[in-house]
Amino acid sequence: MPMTLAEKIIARASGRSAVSPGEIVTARVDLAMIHDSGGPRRVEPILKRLGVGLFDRSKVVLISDHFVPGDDEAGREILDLTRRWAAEKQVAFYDGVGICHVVLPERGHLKPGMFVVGGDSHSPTGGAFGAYMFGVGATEMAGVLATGEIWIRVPETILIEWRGRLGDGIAAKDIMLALCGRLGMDGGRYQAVQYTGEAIESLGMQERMTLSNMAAELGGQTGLIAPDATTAAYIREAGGEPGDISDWQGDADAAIAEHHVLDAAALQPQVAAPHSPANAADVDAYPDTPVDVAYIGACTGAKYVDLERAARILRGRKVASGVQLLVAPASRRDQERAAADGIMAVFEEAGAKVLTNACGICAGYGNARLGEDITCISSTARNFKGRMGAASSRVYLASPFTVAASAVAGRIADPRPMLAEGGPA
Ligand SMILES: CC(C)[C@H](C(=O)O)[C@@H](O)C(=O)O
Repeated sequence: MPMTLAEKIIARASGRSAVSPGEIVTARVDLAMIHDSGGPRRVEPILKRLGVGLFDRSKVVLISDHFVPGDDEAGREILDLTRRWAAEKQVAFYDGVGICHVVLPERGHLKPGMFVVGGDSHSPTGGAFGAYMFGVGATEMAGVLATGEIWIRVPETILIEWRGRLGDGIAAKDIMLALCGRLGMDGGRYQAVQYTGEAIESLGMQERMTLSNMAAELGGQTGLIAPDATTAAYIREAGGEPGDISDWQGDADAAIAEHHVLDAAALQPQVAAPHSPANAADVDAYPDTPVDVAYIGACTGAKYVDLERAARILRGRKVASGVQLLVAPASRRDQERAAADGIMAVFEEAGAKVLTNACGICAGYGNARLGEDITCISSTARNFKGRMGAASSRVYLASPFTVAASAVAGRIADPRPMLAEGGPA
């Protein structure tokens, strides 16, 4: 029976030769990822009450990223509890070296065909590696950690095809905001979104990760991209073993629930107005919108590729007076690589403030939270009311190119003229 990539992975994980959409099966997980916020402090009381331990400590990865660096007493206690649990349970633990969705693949934990759960809503990021990865709440996660199993209703696949190539100054974030605007935050119907087409194939892994991650903003359960040579090369470099990528391709004649075709070459820089990623429009819909804060951060907005893009705009330029540019590189490795390439120096010279490698204000953590009435343009994934700070703050979402250009202009700005101009001599 022809199967989609999602169906092939779920069939393998549930020990079946084939599955079809709508069936409910029990699958064995290959890996469970948890973080300091929804992890030990939430799951341990449940495991204790049940009197059970971990199903397999070698299949659990713990990453502290939400309360890092521990700006207050409560946060520091949560980080301590997380560290104690990691030591006691002897699981792989990454402590304060970056955001879980970036660190997990960076350290070689993902490969095509895996069935993975994460204790965070942006866990679909793993789909960029051809893994079926999705987010679950802490109670569900406790069940997974105890048994190594989870039930799943086999999803339909919604294919999103981007034909042609993206123009200069256009990024994966623009693709996702455009999709949120077009399909809405429930367009993914908790099914398997799969991205395909020339524009997707031409993207590097970090850009693909942004697409898969933000399948959550589309309401999809996961956001798959079929593995190719780019995927295999990334995994090898991360110290993993990609396996045979030809095993993890959907069949050409598999049934697809929806097929959306979009033109990458026509895509303009996107900006999503407060308070939803679905409020996306072309950048020129915001002709006179001053900003107080520009934030380059989070798993979808501050990976190496994002830093590199922001630096293309900022090189030789200064942040506008009265604007604060905050940069929180998504992982320590990405920050180190950016420093080696002179990118961190560009931020410093432009007048940016560099923050810790953590989730930070994207999810409302830490001291840099937005104050009353602040207008922020942010390279993060969500702009729900009050998420990044005060309920009266307003957050516009955009690509790192557009956030950087807006920091320089002091108002929402199209990055393309600055790219075309190059930096001042
Ligand atoms: C705190 C955490 C559980 C939450 C999530 O699951 O998404 C956070 O990471 C977010 O981005 O909103």
